[in-house]
Amino acid sequence: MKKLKEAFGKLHIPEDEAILEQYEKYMEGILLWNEKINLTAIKEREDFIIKHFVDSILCCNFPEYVNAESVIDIGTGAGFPGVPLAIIGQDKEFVLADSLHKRLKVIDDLTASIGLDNVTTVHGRAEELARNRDYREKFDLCVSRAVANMSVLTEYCLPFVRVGGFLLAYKGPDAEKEMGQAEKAIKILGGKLRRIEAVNLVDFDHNIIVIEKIKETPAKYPRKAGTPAKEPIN
Ligand SMILES: C[S@@+](CC[C@H](N)C(=O)[O-])C[C@H]1O[C@@H](n2cnc3c(N)ncnc32)[C@H](O)[C@@H]1O
Repeated sequence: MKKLKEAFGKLHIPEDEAILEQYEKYMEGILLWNEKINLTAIKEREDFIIKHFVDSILCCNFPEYVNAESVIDIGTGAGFPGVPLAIIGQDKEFVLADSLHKRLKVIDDLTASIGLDNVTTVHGRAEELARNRDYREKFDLCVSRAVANMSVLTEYCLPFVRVGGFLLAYKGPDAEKEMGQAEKAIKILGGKLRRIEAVNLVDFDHNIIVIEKIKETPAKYPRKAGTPAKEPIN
């Protein structure tokens, strides 16, 4: 857990043994389940800590994360970035959504076993969940990593964010280019680009795109399941 402790230091997160233990147990649980079902290609522990834990918590000092009380993670997979953020933000409520049910069952099992009670999972495609009144425009913050390009991702994610809330899209080095292609989608869906923040805490260069929701998403969005990816707004 050395790399995680180093990241905690740089991010000014207190080194709490109980929290570090929750991370460690979550990692061991995922690696064990990974022998049965495909959860992650990353099998080495140091790599796991950097690429899943440190990468997930890079936004933890952003005001958009600090001030959020409710957070949704779209396309969470094996719980990233949602679970690592939920471990350090135990005063916030997290909903982790994915279209693959078996991954969510693993998250349910592991979050219960490490005593993390601020996480619930929901099964479904973003395009359908965003039509549910319990989820539409209900969250202070939406986070998402490695799910779709920015134009498609905006259609998946912005409908969940309340006006005045934010989307944090975890992106690689091509964030600027992706943003250029997504300007129209962001505007149509009620968003506004606030900034692209470079975060290079350890061995990688990542960018987090910060979009504010400035007006309601028109009722026709998101379009039906599959359409955003097939016919991105551009
Ligand atoms: C490459 S994985 C990334 C998982 C995780 N966010 C991470 O960074 O490790 C993409 C995930 O998004 C989910 N996904 C893709 N399209 C989706 C959609 N339209 N609605 C909900 N989940 C979706 C997939 O099932 C998959 O678990």
